[in-house]
Formats: sequence, structure tokens, C-alpha cells
Amino acid sequence: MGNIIVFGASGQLGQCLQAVAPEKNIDNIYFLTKSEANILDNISLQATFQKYEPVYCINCAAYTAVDKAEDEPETARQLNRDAVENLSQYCRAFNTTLVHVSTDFVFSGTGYLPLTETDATEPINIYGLTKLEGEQIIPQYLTSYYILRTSWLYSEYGNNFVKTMLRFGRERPELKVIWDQVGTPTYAVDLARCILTIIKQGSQHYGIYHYSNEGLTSWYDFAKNIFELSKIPANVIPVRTAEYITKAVRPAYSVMDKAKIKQHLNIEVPYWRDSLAKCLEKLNN
Ligand SMILES: NC(=O)C1=CN([C@@H]2O[C@H](COP(=O)(O)OP(=O)(O)OC[C@H]3O[C@@H](n4cnc5c(N)ncnc54)[C@H](OP(=O)(O)O)[C@@H]3O)[C@@H](O)[C@H]2O)C=CC1
Ligand SMILES: Cc1cn([C@H]2C[C@H](O)[C@@H](COP(=O)(O)OP(=O)(O)O[C@H]3O[C@@H](C)C(=O)[C@@H](O)[C@H]3O)O2)c(=O)[nH]c1=O
Repeated sequence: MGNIIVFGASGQLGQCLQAVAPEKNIDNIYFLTKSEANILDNISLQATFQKYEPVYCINCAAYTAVDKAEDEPETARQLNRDAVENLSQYCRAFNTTLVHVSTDFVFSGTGYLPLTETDATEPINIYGLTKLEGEQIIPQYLTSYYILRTSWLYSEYGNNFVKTMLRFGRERPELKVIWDQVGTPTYAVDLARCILTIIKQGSQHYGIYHYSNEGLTSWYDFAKNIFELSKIPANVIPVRTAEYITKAVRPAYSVMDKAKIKQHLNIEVPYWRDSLAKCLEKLNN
């Protein structure tokens, strides 16, 4: 297989890919941090594509600060939409398949049934809107692309809800966590394995796919499980969304249906609590 390049390599998913690449026996994969390859900078992108002539490009770079995006929509848009357009142009010029990562936040969250890839999108915050714009630009340049929508990513790397809860649970006498937002956590290591499996099998079933862990939960139940599995006696109080004020609105229901990725790409999906236990074992050791 030819070269694979990864943008945003120092982020959470980028580090997970780096951790799982050896187990998939992939060695021609190149991990590029922002200082090595800036996806906002055409000169940097051109030099990168010329150097590696990649067969696959995995984009882990994104603007992911959901609340902050409300205050700086143009900065979020530059990374989540404009840079994705740049990348798509280079992928087309170099005949590279793009693997791009998107989010459950492209949906409004007003439904109550698992969301499929063809369900109508309707973002309710700036982050979700700019990620949707990024999704929509890709097919204008490419036919060979995978857009993987995922949700509630966590891992032993970077910043995420699991690490925040472990910190709060040790520092605070009690913590309030929203129970009326439902979704599915995703262990970013599982997503990294999924991405490399898709690439290794060389399938050409391109398009949009949903990938999260299996099952569903609320943020409150997620927090309770984090503490139970970690044996931390935290006092977690369930609160409604209206009682926990955040700058950005978040979807109330964003459970995604994984039937398509299981059927078309033969991806196995671990249950969320099993994966959480694996991650916590690493974090708590
Ligand atoms: N985190 C989550 O809960 C979820 C994430 N997603 C999506 O998954 C993907 C990966 O997310 P995650 O790993 O958590 O994100 P992170 O925020 O951990 O990582 C994003 C990375 O992008 C890098 N980056 C920023 N600007 C540039 C640039 N101009 N050029 C190159 N790299 C840049 C950052 O580098 P630096 O740190 O140096 O600025 C950082 O390493 C994203 O597309 C995200 O939208 C989807 C659902 C849930
Ligand atoms: C820290 C904390 C959060 N919450 C709530 C707020 C929010 O509704 C939910 C998660 O909060 P966080 O800020 O950790 O996570 P958030 O940034 O909302 O997570 C999202 O990130 C983007 C990038 C995505 O793409 C989404 O899939 C999703 O993972 O939990 C509490 O109720 N209590 C708390 O103490």
C-alpha cells in the first residue's frame, strides 16, 4: 500500500491512530502535527502532498471547542470548512482518498430514534454548523472519500469528558451532570482501529458513515459509570439541561445508527461500557 498521511496528529484522535497503527502492521503512515503541516496554509499542504504523494489522507485536525466556537464562528469555520476545502482540492490533485471525521452535532437532536446517514441534518450550534459545511464541501471535489460521523469521543489522550470527570470527582465534593442529553460515547482508540481497518481492506464503498460505540447513555449515566468503574466515591447530581448553562446549545438526542458501517464495511462495534472499562484501566494505572 502507498503512503498514508495524518493531519492534526497531536490531537486526541491523532494520538490514538499513532497508538494503534503498529497493531495493524501499518508502517507507511506519517503523523503530522500542526507545526509540520498546517491545513490552513496552502504552501504547507502543497509541500506535504508533494513529499508523500499519499494514497490516503486522514484528517484529524478540527476546531473542537464547542462553547468557544459561539464567540469565534469565523475561526471555527476556517478550520472546519475552509481547510477541508483546501484538503479536498489537494486530494483531488494527488488522487488521494480522504478520510474525514465529523460529528453527531450536525443533527438537531430533537428526534428519539437512532439517526441514520440519510436523516436530515440541522445543526443547533456553530461547531455543528461549521462541521456540516465541511462535510458538504468534500463531494464537490471528490468521489473517493469517507466521512465518519462520531460522537462523545474520549480516550487516555487529549482533553475529554472522561478525564474531566476523573479530575472533578477527585477535587469536588459534588458535581452536577446533565441527564436529559442522550447519546453514545466513543472510545477514540476504537474509532482509530475502525479507520485503519477501512483503509487496510481497501474498500471502495465511499460516502458518509456513522461510527460510535454500541448502546446509548446520558452524560449523567456516563459520569456515574466512570466513577463506578474507577471506584471513586463521587457525589454526582443529575440536572436538566436548563440547570447547567453552557454557551452552545447541545442536541438532546444524538444516538447514531451504525447499521451501514457494519454492513458495507464489516466494522465491529464494541459496547460503550466495555470500551470505557478498557480506557479507565489505562487512565487509572
Ligand atoms: N472530541 C470529540 O468529542 C469529538 C470529535 N469529533 C471530531 O473528531 C475529530 C478529532 O477530534 P479530536 O481528536 O477530539 O480533536 P482535538 O481537538 O483533540 O484535535 C484537533 C487537532 O487539530 C489540530 N489543528 C488545529 N489547527 C490545525 C491546523 N491549522 N492544521 C493542522 N492541525 C491543526 C490541533 O493542533 P493543536 O493542538 O496544536 O492546535 C489538534 O491537534 C475532529 O474532526 C472532531 O470534530 C467528532 C465527535 C466528537
Ligand atoms: C464538565 C461537565 C459537562 N456537563 C455537560 C455539558 C455537555 O452537555 C456535556 C458534555 O460536555 P463537554 O463540554 O465535556 O463535551 P462537549 O464539548 O459538549 O462534547 C462534544 O464535543 C464535540 C467536539 C463533539 O463533536 C460532540 O460529539 C461531543 O463530544 O456534559 C455537565 O453536565 N457537567 C459537567 O461537569
